[in-house]
Amino acid sequence: MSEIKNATFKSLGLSRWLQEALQAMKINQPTAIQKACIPEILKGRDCIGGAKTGSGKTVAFAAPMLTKWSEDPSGMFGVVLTPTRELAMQIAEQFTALGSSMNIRVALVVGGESIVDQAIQLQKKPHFIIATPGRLAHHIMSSGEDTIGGLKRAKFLVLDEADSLLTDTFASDLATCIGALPSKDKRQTLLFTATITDQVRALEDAPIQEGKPPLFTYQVESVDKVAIPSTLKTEYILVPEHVKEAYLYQLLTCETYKDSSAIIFVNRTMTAEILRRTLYHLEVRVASLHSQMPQQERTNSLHRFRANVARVLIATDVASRGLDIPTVELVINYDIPADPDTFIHRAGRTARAGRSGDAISFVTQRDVSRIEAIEKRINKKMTESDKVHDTAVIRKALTKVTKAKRESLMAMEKENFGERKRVQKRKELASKGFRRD
Ligand SMILES: Nc1ncnc2c1ncn2[C@@H]1O[C@H](COP(=O)(O)OP(=O)(O)OP(=O)(O)O)[C@@H](O)[C@H]1O
Repeated sequence: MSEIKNATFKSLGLSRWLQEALQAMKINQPTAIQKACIPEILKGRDCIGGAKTGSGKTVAFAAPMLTKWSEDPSGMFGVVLTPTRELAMQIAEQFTALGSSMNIRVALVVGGESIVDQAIQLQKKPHFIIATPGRLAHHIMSSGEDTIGGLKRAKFLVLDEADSLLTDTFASDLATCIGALPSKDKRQTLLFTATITDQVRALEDAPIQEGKPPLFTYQVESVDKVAIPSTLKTEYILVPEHVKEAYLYQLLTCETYKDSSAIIFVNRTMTAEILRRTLYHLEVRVASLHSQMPQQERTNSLHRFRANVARVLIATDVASRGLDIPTVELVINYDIPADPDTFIHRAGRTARAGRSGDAISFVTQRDVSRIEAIEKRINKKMTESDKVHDTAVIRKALTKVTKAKRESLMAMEKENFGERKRVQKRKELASKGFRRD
């Protein structure tokens, strides 16, 4: 037991070159999930790893894979699937950085980017493919598994954010991707997530493969029952629905948070766009990230936010999982998510790797039951924030904020914002037999 407690990356069995690469990234002592999973993955076991947001799950799967790969660094070795494009980009960057001294070849295969460029990358026989399932499935279907980087020789499949990948949304693409890989007994499968769901747990019951060591499961959460990092402060503010924007402006400009890097989560792309424009009029340095933006704009927004050119990012749940931006001090749930697990992922964009951070939720009358469900899930009560409470101050901000919002709405109407989505929706309804009227 104390052996594990005092473990180092060396004693866990990582290659020397990788120990050095980690050290160069200021990653010196393994975290709990890394201590638990790295040796087991090196032994050849499949693994389900559950640990809180920001606890180092990426290194927990990347490091043992890279160690094994470096023993014979030729051809296709591993595929990492993840639900969002930005997260795939981040993981690809990490693999590239860790493996640079070994001339690693990493192909990034995500939606919204050039299919031709990706096909060229894949023909160059990458060692690792980091992908979103939809785009990888597209390449498999259009070129056949042999032409795409020798997938049949892969030794590892990783499902990062496994609970999300195992939902119906990804079922068919995931099946196509997995179908192009070696069978379960001929590859190692690693699943990682901060929120283990029944669908993930169900995989524990799979029969043991002959000639293969049994599945290893590790879940940190079960140790202390609280599903969020201990350094994360969770608060709420009771907000009347019609003045939410004014409260948001007050919170972002209050003494405590006026210089903080913050992510604001909303439930709809329309809300994201209104808030981005409104805050921009109010001279807050703001960027946004949602699925209705072209990929180039999504990438630019994230770059601006990472570089602190924008200090506030307004996002839908495309940004709720995995994104690792250490400077984020504040997460605001402007809208409360319906699924408590989504709250865990959103809030986990702050208080990462032992840092502290605040998650503040805007609660309207309609949200009370959602908040109760979240508190039950995280096993922790939220406290009321004292940052925005003076109604006179809110009233003063209201005139300014209302004017900025009105200008934003007018501009959006002029630009026909959301028209593409409306047309899409109409087509969808028409295909289901609904008539326009
Ligand atoms: N052993 C370590 N010591 C210090 N920092 C670490 C260590 N391992 C990873 N980190 C850093 O911690 C941060 C969070 O790691 P990572 O993104 O892998 O978290 P995660 O568990 O995947 O979170 P999420 O559930 O939100 O995806 C990263 O910046 C990473 O570089």
